[in-house]
Amino acid sequence: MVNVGQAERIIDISDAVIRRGGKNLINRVDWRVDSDQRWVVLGPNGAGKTTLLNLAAARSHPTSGTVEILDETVGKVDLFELRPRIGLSTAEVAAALPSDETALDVVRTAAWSVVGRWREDYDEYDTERAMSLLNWLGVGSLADRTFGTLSEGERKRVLISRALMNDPEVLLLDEPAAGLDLGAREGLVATLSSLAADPASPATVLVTHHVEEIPPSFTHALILSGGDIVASGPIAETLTAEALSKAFGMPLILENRGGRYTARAA
Ligand SMILES: Nc1ncnc2c1ncn2[C@@H]1O[C@H](COP(=O)(O)OP(=O)(O)OP(=O)(O)O)[C@@H](O)[C@H]1O
Repeated sequence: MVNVGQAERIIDISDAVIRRGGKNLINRVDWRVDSDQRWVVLGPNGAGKTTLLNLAAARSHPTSGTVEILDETVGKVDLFELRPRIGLSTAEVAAALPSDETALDVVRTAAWSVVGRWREDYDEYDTERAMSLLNWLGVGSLADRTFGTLSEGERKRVLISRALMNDPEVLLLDEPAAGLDLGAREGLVATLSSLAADPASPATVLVTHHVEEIPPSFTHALILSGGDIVASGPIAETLTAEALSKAFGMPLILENRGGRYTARAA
């Protein structure tokens, strides 16, 4: 890791609780993400990963505690000004996209922070940027295809292109490899790894259930279970068999070969 002393604070969550239906979905969470960090958030179903990501994306407010994103305090800032600075790819974003919109428009509409094209005028810069992102993610040839006709893996790459369209200061990806076959997953892990390794890339948070999906250049891990943080910090010290076993409630063996992790029952 470089420039630790100069790192800029991107996400600063203090003592945050989100309470719904009498249950704490996340419980007194402290989490800080700096500009040069790439985090993986791991945990079993229902651990609170998506709830935490939505909090970091300024899509929800904490019941108690404070959330600062890009030096703005959620609750005190105009969220419509803050959200375009955050690149977000989630199942919720995907579900809100019109299936008859082209892949190119799915990406371009992010420039206006809108879903669905409606008489916006795109300048050439928007079109060129959207095309170069689609090409970089390996789906440039699908630019004119409608979103609804794309395969799951193709859609995931278009969504990441969309999340990057505004040159965001933080990139939040919720299960980007879910539903992908082995080849598509490996391709996406390689793409995310080179994105994460580029010092010009934004701070990145990737939510997953599977350690196999962690790109090798990721620097930090946060492990959640039942809304509580089990472990959080630099990945080499944090992502251990012990922490993972605790989070998933079963003894696990964790291996790391060449920066790629695998896990199985002990
Ligand atoms: N509005 C709500 N009211 C009550 N419970 C909720 C609400 N939203 C989410 N939950 C619950 O909060 C818990 C955490 O949900 P969340 O989606 O954050 O988990 P997750 O770690 O992303 O899970 P998964 O891996 O299954 O996607 C779950 O038990 C879920 O049922």
